[in-house]
Amino acid sequence: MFTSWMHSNKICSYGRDLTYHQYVSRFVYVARKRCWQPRKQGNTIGRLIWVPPSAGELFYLRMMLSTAKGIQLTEKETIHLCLTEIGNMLQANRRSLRDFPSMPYPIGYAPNQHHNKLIHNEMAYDKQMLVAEFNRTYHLLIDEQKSIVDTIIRVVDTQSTGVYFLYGYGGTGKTFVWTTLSSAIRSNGGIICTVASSGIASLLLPGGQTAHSKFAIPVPATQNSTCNIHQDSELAELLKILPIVPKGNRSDIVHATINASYIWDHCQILRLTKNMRLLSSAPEQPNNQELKQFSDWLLDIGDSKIGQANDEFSEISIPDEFLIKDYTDPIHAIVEATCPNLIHNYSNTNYLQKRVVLASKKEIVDKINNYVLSLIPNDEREYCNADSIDKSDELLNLAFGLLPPKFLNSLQTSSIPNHKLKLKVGTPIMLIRNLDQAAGLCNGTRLIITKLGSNVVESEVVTGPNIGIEHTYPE
Ligand SMILES: Nc1ncnc2c1ncn2[C@@H]1O[C@H](COP(=O)(O)OP(=O)(O)OP(=O)(O)O)[C@@H](O)[C@H]1O
Repeated sequence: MFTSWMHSNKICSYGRDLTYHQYVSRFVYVARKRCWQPRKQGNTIGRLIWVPPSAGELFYLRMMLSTAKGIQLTEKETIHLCLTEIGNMLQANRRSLRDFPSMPYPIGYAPNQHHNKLIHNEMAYDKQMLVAEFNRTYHLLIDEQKSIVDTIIRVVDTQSTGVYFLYGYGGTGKTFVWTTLSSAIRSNGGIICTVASSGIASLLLPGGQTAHSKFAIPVPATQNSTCNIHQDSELAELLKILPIVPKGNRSDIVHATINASYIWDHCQILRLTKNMRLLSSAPEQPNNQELKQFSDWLLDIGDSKIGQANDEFSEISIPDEFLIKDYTDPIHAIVEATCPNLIHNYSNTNYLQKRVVLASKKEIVDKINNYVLSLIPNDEREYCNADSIDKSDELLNLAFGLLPPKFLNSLQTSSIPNHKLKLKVGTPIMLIRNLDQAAGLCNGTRLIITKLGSNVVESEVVTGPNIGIEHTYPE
């Protein structure tokens, strides 16, 4: 009964169509109001306490289910469904109900033979789609990429062991190789953990996560930090192939890491050398020699081969074709050169995906943002962040009184957003928190604002593989 409800895509409620996700958020909102009290620490849910729903809430939930889908559930089944939905929300933040001892576990929750949702998810990829993806990418591989993919697939197929490090400059096709390998291994029912160091980079990998989230690495990590993986958790079960040092001290653990291991001597470095990004972005480019020169020039800058380093600074001559020489207002000139005809394209996702202005200081970024905002014709709304101290915070002490909100609101630093945020419908924005990586909402995800409410900003994702409508809720 649960399964059919969970997999339906569209549900009708109160005379109007709701998508599955709209329905679930409504449902979970009601459930959450009473059933859980998450205390947020950054993006992680620190505490989750189970308070059984009241008879009135249960009645309301059951009525919603019956109106929406004609599903009649008992009170017990409704609670289990509610717990399942909370579990799904936690899953989006890479947590599980098992991480919170006070939370009951829904019966019928693990609909798979492993009774572990993480393992189930890792093996639940659409294999037919992966085979098609593998066939597509494998045939595109150039020789050096193919030999790497073949080497690793051979090791996996023969169940032998190997440690490899894939090395290549930007654009040489590392991600392309990982994508091909992932589809090959997952389509055969294997598990492959794809991780990257940042949320936005993890979006490029199929099923990718940040290393911090996958391995529960504390943020910030200190020299004494250990991965926060509990012995009997679902995550431990997923990763149990990794070496465990029972009751090990710091040096035992350091000696168990891969580069302290004898295995490290057998680590093979696989190299990619051809810049596929340049080749694939300008296939019509007749002069390959020119492309090669540009690619070599970029590599030489990266390798510090150009410019004489002097007190950590070096001077690089930038070819004239990349410079804006004729201008009066530099901000206007750089915006015009990067985003020509912005006024007609500011909400065009294809147009925005290919353009970005970078600056080394936040002050300049603010100037550019204000200028771009002034070009967008829609009405402006101003949002202010919360400027009072959370009194429940244990850090509260007299010193806080010395910092008046007016002063705090005037601070502009790279680690916290400005006190006032001006927005218009159609403004391109960038998320600076990892809200929900599974849905592509990461630090660095670019979006376009589609609606401005009093407490809610609705926006559409521009970057990342999951382009679609999302809602962001300011805290
Ligand atoms: N064999 C190939 N055939 C067609 N396109 C390819 C091939 N290899 C790579 N590409 C394309 O070239 C571009 C760069 O590849 P990719 O992103 O995998 O490089 P990368 O080494 O991971 O880059 P970076 O280090 O900057 O992340 C991508 O658009 C990718 O789709």
